Amino acid sequence: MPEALRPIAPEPGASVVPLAAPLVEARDVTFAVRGRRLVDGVRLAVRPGRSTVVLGANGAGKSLLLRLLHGLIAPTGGAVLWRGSPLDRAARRHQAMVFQRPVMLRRSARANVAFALGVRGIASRDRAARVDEALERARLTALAAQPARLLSGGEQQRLALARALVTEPELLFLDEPTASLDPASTHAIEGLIDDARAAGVTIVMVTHDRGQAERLADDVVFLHRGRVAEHGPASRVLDAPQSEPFRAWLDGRLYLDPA
Ligand SMILES: Nc1ncnc2c1ncn2[C@@H]1O[C@H](COP(=O)(O)OP(=O)(O)OP(=O)(O)O)[C@@H](O)[C@H]1O
Repeated sequence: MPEALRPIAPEPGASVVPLAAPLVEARDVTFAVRGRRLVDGVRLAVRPGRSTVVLGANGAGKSLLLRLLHGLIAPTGGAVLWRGSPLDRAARRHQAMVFQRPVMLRRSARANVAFALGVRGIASRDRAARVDEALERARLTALAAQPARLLSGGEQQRLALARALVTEPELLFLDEPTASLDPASTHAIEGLIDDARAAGVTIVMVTHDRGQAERLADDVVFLHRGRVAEHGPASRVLDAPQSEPFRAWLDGRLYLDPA
């Protein structure tokens, strides 16, 4: 068995409470460009039903990590596993991703959602009811016939979530889904994320918003220069940060690495 796929042995003295097997796992994942390690030896296990929020300064590698975990880019070192096996195209069908700036097709809101089901091979006769339900949940029924690109930023982001959730993913990646939205739109998006969590969808989300992490996270990961500086239950990690970069980030202070 290749080293990267070997199960991680528990550390001596570690808790032996059985945990659910990870849904997605980063095994020493590195992404280097021209010798620069933008993501550097990340070890991370995301367990089913948990909501993990990834925090970190600009350029820390958060978006890259999400793209690596979702298989949009391939690691230059280490491996990403899905249910213990290398992530492949079939596994990615159980996942969905929503970006900060959603890309809408030049079609109606309804057709954008239906398209996601078409890509998954769902027959057209089986799409309508699922599309209606997804639009209803996102409170977009009244806008279903509108060209998606004419919707407001907040409406487009709700549509992007509807388009992701209609495929019934087990794991949903969210890359700063509320970054450019006002409080009302942010509240609506968080409501949809919360509903997905309640329905058992595993969430991995990047945000810059501490309040959002407090509201939505079971677990928090803090990335610093491509490395995991902290990882643990949100309540513990946010209340008692152990690393200086994370303390500085939480306090809104500038952190400069010692030379
Ligand atoms: N394909 C690439 N080739 C080279 N450098 C890249 C590539 N993608 C990202 N980077 C660089 O890697 C670093 C991490 O990028 P990333 O987008 O993951 O940061 P981030 O933590 O999401 O930042 P932000 O909070 O500003 O969105 C940045 O310095 C970025 O310029």
